[in-house]
Amino acid sequence: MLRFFSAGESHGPALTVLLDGVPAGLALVASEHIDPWLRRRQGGYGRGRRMVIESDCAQILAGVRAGRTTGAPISLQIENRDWRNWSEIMSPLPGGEPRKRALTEARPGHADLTGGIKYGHKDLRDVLERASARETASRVAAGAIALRLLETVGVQACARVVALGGIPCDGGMDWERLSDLDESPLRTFDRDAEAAIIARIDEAKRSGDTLGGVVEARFRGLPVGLGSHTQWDRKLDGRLAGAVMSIQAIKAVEIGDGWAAAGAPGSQVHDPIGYRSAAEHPGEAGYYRQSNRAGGLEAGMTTGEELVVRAAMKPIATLMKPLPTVDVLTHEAADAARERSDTTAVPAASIVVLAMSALILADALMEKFGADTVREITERVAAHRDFASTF
Ligand SMILES: Cc1cc2nc3c(=O)[nH]c(=O)nc-3n(C[C@H](O)[C@H](O)[C@H](O)COP(=O)(O)O)c2cc1C
Ligand SMILES: C=C(O[C@@H]1CC(C(=O)O)=C[C@@H](OP(=O)(O)O)[C@H]1O)C(=O)O
Repeated sequence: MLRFFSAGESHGPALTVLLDGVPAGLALVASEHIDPWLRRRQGGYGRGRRMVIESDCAQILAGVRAGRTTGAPISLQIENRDWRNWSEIMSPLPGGEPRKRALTEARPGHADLTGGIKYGHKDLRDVLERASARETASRVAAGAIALRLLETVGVQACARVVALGGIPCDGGMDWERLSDLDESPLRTFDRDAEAAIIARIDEAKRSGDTLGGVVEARFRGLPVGLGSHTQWDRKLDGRLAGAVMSIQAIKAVEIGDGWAAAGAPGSQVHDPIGYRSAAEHPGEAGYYRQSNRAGGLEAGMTTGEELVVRAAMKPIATLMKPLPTVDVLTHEAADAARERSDTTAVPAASIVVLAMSALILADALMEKFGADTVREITERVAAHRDFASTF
């Protein structure tokens, strides 16, 4: 079982990540396999000035020696460079009253008010510091290790934006052009839509507003039968949806045709099944779906087709033209607090959705093929691919 935990405040000294259950023998070098994903998460047009301060990289503190995992828990640390500007405000030592940078005008759409009532904090900073999506750097670091494990059994992954600020930018999937996504300021294949979206982001920023969008995580090469139909909590669609919905500002998750399938007849939704014989299709033998409207999952199990997870991100909660709220000290009407903030973070969210999906998939991989070493897992996956293709 793959287990992931993290700790760390947005403006504290660092984020701490624990990932338990990674098999031994996985080649893992932080600068090669983790940091590029952290860089991608920092990118995207419309992010705020915090991303100029940070330059995220993971320091491996445990679980890896000489470039390979040992099978022991992996511990990582990601420094918050901004902490230098906050060390007094974020100090764990007693004192510091009256508090500097206390936040009492709860922002609608953020964790401030509900978290304040729940945990009894009148300085809502005690809530927002952990609610902040700074935490998603931890998810991406852990997810990068999951991606590395998936990659060793022949799984490829892609994270992209398919709509932003109400403007579609799907542009079609193209596995041959993955590197183009890193070149695009919006992580989209649809370069034609970019100018209109950038203009919309600029306009939102000018008017003190924010934007959301739709992102997609996609995996190809997954073995058939990860997850299980036999118990509700083993179904992979549910596990993926839960993990993706847990990401800050994600408000809906869709597998395959999802919402559109609800309005179409069954004949136009379900994917006809075909079979390629080894004689006619050497190297490609086995069952396949003639379309993939199910997005790679049936009954909570991978079908072997591409897994397609889409997620809707709401607009950023902190508005520079603030919404009405109430000050929790005075109960008087107030403008919501204005914190340094992103105008949009949809491209970054695509990386987080990919990371969370990868963690769930790697867990499901371990469940089916679980072993102490990567060598055993790759052997078992290869044997299962043979079995599935001749079944
Ligand atoms: C990558 C990323 C960056 C974000 N940046 C901000 C931000 O700068 N300002 C903000 O108010 N919310 C931001 N959010 C969203 C809030 O963290 C989120 O809305 C808040 O924690 C409340 O959770 P909820 O929206 O899931 O209800 C960001 C989310 C993500 C995924
Ligand atoms: C720090 C990150 O995102 C932050 C997420 C966030 C929020 O409220 O969620 C608010 C902003 O924090 P700050 O006020 O420090 O600029 C974002 O920058 C990050 O993604 O690494």
